[in-house]
Amino acid sequence: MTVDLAAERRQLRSVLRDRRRALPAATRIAAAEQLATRLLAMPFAPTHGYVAGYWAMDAEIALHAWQLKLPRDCVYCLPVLGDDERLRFAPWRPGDALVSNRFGIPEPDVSPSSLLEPSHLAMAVMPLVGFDAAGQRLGMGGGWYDRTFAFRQERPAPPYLVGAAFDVQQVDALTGAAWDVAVDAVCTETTFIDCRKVPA
Ligand SMILES: Nc1nc2c(c(=O)[nH]1)N(C=O)[C@@H](CNc1ccc(C(=O)N[C@@H](CCC(=O)O)C(=O)O)cc1)CN2
Ligand SMILES: Nc1ncnc2c1ncn2[C@@H]1O[C@H](COP(=O)(O)OP(=O)(O)OP(=O)(O)O)[C@@H](O)[C@H]1O
Repeated sequence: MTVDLAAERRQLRSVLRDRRRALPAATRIAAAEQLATRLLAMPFAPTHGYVAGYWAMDAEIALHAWQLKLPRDCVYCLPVLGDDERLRFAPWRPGDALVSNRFGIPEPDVSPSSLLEPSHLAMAVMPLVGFDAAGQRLGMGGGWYDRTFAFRQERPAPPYLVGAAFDVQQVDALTGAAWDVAVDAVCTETTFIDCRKVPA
C-alpha cells in the first residue's frame, strides 16, 4: 500500500468513526433492531451452525438483537485474538465468562483448544468502519479480518462474510488493497446490499 493510500484510509476512518459516534441513542437502538431483521432475512442466512458476531464498541452497530432472534440451531460466537494475529471464535451466551483483550474488547474466557477455526463458521458478521456499494470495506486497520478470512479469496462461501454498519458509514467508492477480503453482503438499518459476484 502506498503512503498516500494509507494516510487516506486513516483520515477516512477518523471521519467515519466520528460520524457513527454522533448518532443519537434512540437512533442506535432502533437501528440495532432493524439490522437484526435484515440479517435474519438475508437469502443465505444460516439456519444452523456457528455464526460469528462481535462485541460492539466505539459506537459500532450492536448485534444483541440479532443474537437473541437467531434460529435455535445457530450458535452465536465472538472473536478471540490469536497469537498469530488471526481471529478464532468461541460460542458465547449471556452470562458466560469474558476477559478483556489487548484492545479492551471483551472475549470469551475459554481454553485455546476449544476455539473454532474461521473455516468452521457458517457466517461471520464483521463490524465496518466504512463500505461502498461494491462490498469493499474499511475496518479498524489492524488487518485482523483480512488475515483471518484471506482463504475466502480462493474459496467460495461458507463462511459467508457480512459487514454490519449504519447507513452513515457508506462512501462512494473505496480503493481496495490486494489483501482486502470483500464481503458477500453489507447490512445496515435500512439496506441489504448483495455483493456476491455472479459467476461468468
Ligand atoms: N467490536 C469489535 N471487535 C473486534 C474488532 C472490531 O473492529 N470491533 N476487530 C477488528 O479488527 C478485531 C480486533 N481488532 C482491533 C484492531 C484495532 C483496534 C484499534 O485500533 N482500537 C483502538 C486502539 C486501541 C488500543 O490499541 O488500545 C482504537 O479505537 O483506535 C481495535 C480492535 C476483533 N474484534
Ligand atoms: N493476508 C494478509 N497477510 C498479511 N498481512 C495482511 C493480510 N491482510 C492484511 N494484512 C495487513 O493488515 C493491514 C490491514 O490494513 P487495511 O487498511 O486493509 O485494514 P482494514 O481494511 O481496516 O481491514 P481489517 O478490518 O481487516 O483491519 C495491512 O497493513 C496489511 O499489511
